[in-house]
Amino acid sequence: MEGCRLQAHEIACLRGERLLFRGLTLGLKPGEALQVTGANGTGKSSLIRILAGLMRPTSGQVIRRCDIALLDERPALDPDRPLGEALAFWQRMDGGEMPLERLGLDGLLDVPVRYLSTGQTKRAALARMIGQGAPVWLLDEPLNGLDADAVTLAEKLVAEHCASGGIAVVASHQAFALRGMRYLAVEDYVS
Ligand SMILES: Nc1ncnc2c1ncn2[C@@H]1O[C@H](COP(=O)(O)OP(=O)(O)OP(=O)(O)O)[C@@H](O)[C@H]1O
Repeated sequence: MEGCRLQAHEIACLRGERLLFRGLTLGLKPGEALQVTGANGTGKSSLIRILAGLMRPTSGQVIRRCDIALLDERPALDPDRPLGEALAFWQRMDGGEMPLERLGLDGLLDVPVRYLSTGQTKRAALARMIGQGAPVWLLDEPLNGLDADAVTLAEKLVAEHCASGGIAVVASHQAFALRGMRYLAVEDYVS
C-alpha cells in the first residue's frame, strides 16, 4: 500500500442545473482517513462516486494510484441467492478473506439476500468490501441501519484498515469515531 495515493485537484460537480461544489481539493496518503460531511443533498455521494471513478468531475482531476473498494447503498449481492452463495461469488472474483464471524454473518449464510434486514445487508456489504482487499475504501453512509454494536465494529474495521496502511473516505452526516480523522464539509465548496 506504500505508493498508494488518492487525490482530487480543484474538482467541480454539476448535477442537472445545480453546481454542487467547485474548487474541491483533497489528498490522502496510506494510513489516512477523511470524513466528508454535509446536509442531505449537498453532494457527499456525488463526491464519493467521482472519487470511485463512476462519475467524471465537471472540471478538475482525480488521481487514483491504487485499487478502490466502494461501499454504498447498493450491496451488489444477488437478492435471490443465499447470502453464503452471493458472498462466495465475490470471494471467487476478489480472492480476499471476509470476516464473516466477526460481522455476525456466519449464522445467516443460508438466508436469501432479499430476506436480510437493513443492518444485516449493510454488514454483508462491509464483508464484500473487505474481501476486495483494496487499499482505498470509499464508504458512503456506512453506518445507516447499523445497531450500536455494529457501528462500533464498523469504526474499528476502518481504524484497523488505516492502521495497516489503508486509506478511507467516509461520507456521512453521522458521527464516525476514528482517531486522526480529517474532515471536509462539502458546503465549504459551494459557489
Ligand atoms: N442523476 C442526477 N441528475 C441530477 N441531479 C442529481 C442526480 N443525482 C443526484 N442529483 C442531485 O444532486 C444533489 C446531491 O446528491 P447527493 O446524493 O450527492 O447528495 P448527498 O449529500 O449524498 O445526500 P444524502 O445525505 O441525502 O445522501 C441532490 O440535490 C440530488 O437531487
